[in-house]
Amino acid sequence: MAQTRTVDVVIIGAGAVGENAADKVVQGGLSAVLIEAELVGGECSYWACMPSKALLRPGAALLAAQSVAGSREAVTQTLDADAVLKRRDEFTSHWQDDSQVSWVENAGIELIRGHAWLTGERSVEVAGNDGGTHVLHATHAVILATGSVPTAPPLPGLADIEYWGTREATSAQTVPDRLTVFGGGVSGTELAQAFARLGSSVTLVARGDLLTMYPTEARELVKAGLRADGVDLRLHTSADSVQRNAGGEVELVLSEGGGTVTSDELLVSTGRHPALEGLGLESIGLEPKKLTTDTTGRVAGKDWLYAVGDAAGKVLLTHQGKYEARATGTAIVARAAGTLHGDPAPWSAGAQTANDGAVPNVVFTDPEIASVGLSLQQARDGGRNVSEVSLPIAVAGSALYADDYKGWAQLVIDEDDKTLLGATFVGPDVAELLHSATIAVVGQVPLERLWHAVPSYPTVSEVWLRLLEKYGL
Ligand SMILES: Cc1cc2nc3c(=O)[nH]c(=O)nc-3n(C[C@H](O)[C@H](O)[C@H](O)COP(=O)(O)OP(=O)(O)OC[C@H]3O[C@@H](n4cnc5c(N)ncnc54)[C@H](O)[C@@H]3O)c2cc1C
Ligand SMILES: NC(=O)c1ccc[n+]([C@@H]2O[C@H](COP(=O)([O-])OP(=O)(O)OC[C@H]3O[C@@H](n4cnc5c(N)ncnc54)[C@H](O)[C@@H]3O)[C@@H](O)[C@H]2O)c1
Repeated sequence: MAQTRTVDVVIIGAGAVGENAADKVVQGGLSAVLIEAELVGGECSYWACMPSKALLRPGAALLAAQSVAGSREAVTQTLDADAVLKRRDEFTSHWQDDSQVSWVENAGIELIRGHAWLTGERSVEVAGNDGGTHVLHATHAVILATGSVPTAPPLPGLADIEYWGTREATSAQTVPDRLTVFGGGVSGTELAQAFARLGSSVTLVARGDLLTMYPTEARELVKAGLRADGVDLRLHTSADSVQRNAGGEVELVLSEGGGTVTSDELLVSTGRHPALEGLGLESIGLEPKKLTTDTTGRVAGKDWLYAVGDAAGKVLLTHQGKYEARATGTAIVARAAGTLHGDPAPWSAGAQTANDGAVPNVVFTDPEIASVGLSLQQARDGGRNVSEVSLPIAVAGSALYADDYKGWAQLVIDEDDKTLLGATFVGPDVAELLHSATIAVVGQVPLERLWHAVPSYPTVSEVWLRLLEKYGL
């Protein structure tokens, strides 16, 4: 058995979130050991955000050029799939993590490559990738930043065949002629469009509507975008079984006599759950199920254990996980210094306050959906006295942007204090509008003051003015 080494903070998982947590505690003067079983940088860098956006961006750029008379005539070719895949490979650094390892080392963080698990209170064991064993004792904290894993649907036949998860789709080296996507959430919708634009004939099967968490108007615009790309949308459709036939084709048998969808590849994108299995949580009396964490990420009943990012299961988004990591790191440093007792004040640096009602998110389809804060339904369910104002995006900036610009925007307003609770924008490139709304929501800016935030002419941001006018300002 290796000798026990004592460090201030042990972080299990070196995805974007674990890296940020480690950086924050080291900046605060504590020592940190970061443990990673696969690639430093995690899912987002190699199999999720970066490669999926790299697959989507060329198609959006092409459509942008095709949507303006003058440049439209200059577009004489379709997407060059090989060039798109090559560019995607650059964004994933060819699945090599040297640059991220350099960053970790330069940040003063010790990295151990291997698989880690808890063996008791504050104790972590690591089976090193080099065959060695490490036993660590954490003086101040252990942070679980182990990410999430795909949730397989209970589809008869699935376990017996080879199929794509999002990892295989985002790292694909060829474009299948026919692709079936099973699951109508964010991953399925984005990747269906990416592969359709790369030349696949795509069928998307979803048990409900697409992207059910967004307003109907937003969903309809995205569905129209996918259909324009030739995606065959089979919505409100379940499947009874799946198999690969003698020729290797995937046959997905739809329920209620819906027929069989035959394709070359099947992408299953039916959600993810926190990666907590095999982490030794049982050794400290916890189940490897969703953990309950407070505003600093601290696990209920354990004053030394924290979970952040996908592992915490609050919000499965990179930017929000990194925000959690910054808050958690700040709280750990303050607790170690004896300057924080109990919970930090809301909106102070050690609190994850924005998780409650101020989370921004973008669906990178074409058109995009960019949304922050509470939806109308969430606000009502929370007992808030709310109203909404919405309209198609039709301003000078949008008309200039594309000849047939189609977009939609909505504000959700707290009627008691006349502030913004949420906003949704749909349209080409609206992601870049989102931060203005995030600032308004986080800042709880009164609408009367927002009225004085004058949008530049002629930009798509002018939709803010139209929304406030429609509201009655
Ligand atoms: C297809 C797809 C596209 C996405 N696109 C976006 C997007 O555009 N924007 C966005 O904000 N989010 C996006 N997401 C979500 C985003 O990828 C995740 O929220 C993010 O990766 C979570 O980061 P994390 O550090 O918590 O976990 P991860 O990135 O999963 O990192 C966890 C790390 O821990 C390691 N690990 C796990 N267990 C152990 C162990 N026992 N010992 C040692 N190491 C361990 C893993 O190897 C992994 O590297 C996307 C997700 C998918 C699937
Ligand atoms: N642009 C982005 O920020 C981005 C992109 C992709 C993924 N993500 C994140 O990654 C996470 C995972 O994405 P995802 O698309 O896999 O999950 P998701 O939760 O967004 O969607 C899962 C979909 O699968 C369906 N589903 C679940 N179980 C099913 C079953 N048994 N049979 C049929 N359908 C079933 C659900 O109804 C849902 O439509 C998301 O929570 C999201 O936060 C973010």
